[in-house]
Amino acid sequence: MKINIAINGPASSGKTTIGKKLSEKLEYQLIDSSVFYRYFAKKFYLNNIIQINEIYLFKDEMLNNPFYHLKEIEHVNTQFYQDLTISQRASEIAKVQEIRSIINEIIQIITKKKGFVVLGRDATTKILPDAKIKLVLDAEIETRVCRRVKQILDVEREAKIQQSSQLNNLTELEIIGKVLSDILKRDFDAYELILEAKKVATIINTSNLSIEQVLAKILRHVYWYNFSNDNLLHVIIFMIIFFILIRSQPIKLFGLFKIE
Ligand SMILES: Nc1ncnc2c1ncn2[C@@H]1O[C@H](COP(=O)(O)OP(=O)(O)O)[C@@H](O)[C@H]1O
Ligand SMILES: Nc1ccn([C@H]2C[C@H](O)[C@@H](COP(=O)(O)OP(=O)(O)O)O2)c(=O)n1
Repeated sequence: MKINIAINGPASSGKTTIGKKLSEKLEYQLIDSSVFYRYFAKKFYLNNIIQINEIYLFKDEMLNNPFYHLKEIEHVNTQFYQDLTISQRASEIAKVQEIRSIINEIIQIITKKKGFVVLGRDATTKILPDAKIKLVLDAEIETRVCRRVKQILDVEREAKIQQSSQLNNLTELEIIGKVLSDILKRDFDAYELILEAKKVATIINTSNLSIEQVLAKILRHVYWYNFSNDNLLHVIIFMIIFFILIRSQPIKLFGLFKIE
């Protein structure tokens, strides 16, 4: 039986990486709520004004054809992932409660059918408080900074080969400084949401775990949930029959003990 899985966590704790692998393994659909914020920042933030009416129209359209729009949103995000202006606008948009509610409602409606992995700062608390599995991925700030720096340097190495480098004159130390201040700012913005999430979800500290180990841990949660859920009825029926039998006639079990 398919369920929904909600994953929170601070920046660079591994949500996107683990979310992708988990959804592929379980053949679930992945929804990352942050892509909505960036998409809205790209499409509905014109001349420094958030086009709220357009957002409502988009919501109706999206609910008519959710999977088409999810693909479009992901496509736009892949194009503008590195765009700093879009990121800044996304974090402004994320402060508007009305927009947060719209995004949460869209995701809640789409995920009613189950079989989704949902990522985001309020995935376990506001978006899917009833998800059968709720997780917070966490890691110390040093670990998260190292991961993000490594990620940027890997992308940069690739870009240099294609001569499209964006960080031409930055030293490694400057990159570390930028990443650290970005992560501190994100931690500050998400502080309350992550704190709330930690109260309702299972926390997995990924600092000393590889990506494969984190994935294996989560899969154990999912298999155990499915096992206990699928077999609970069988165990109850077995116990009832067992007690009826031992009450109605004396039986000897494997010669180990006798009940009369
Ligand atoms: N457990 C882990 N061990 C090592 N590196 C990791 C781990 N989890 C994620 N990463 C790496 O950290 C970086 C940031 O992960 P990402 O999934 O983008 O985080 P988030 O979505 O939470 O911001 C990526 O380069 C990813 O490969
Ligand atoms: N559930 C969510 C998801 C994203 N956001 C905001 C936070 C960021 O400004 C943008 C972009 O998300 P991004 O994945 O880059 O942010 P974090 O990894 O959560 O720091 O969206 C949010 O406020 N709530």
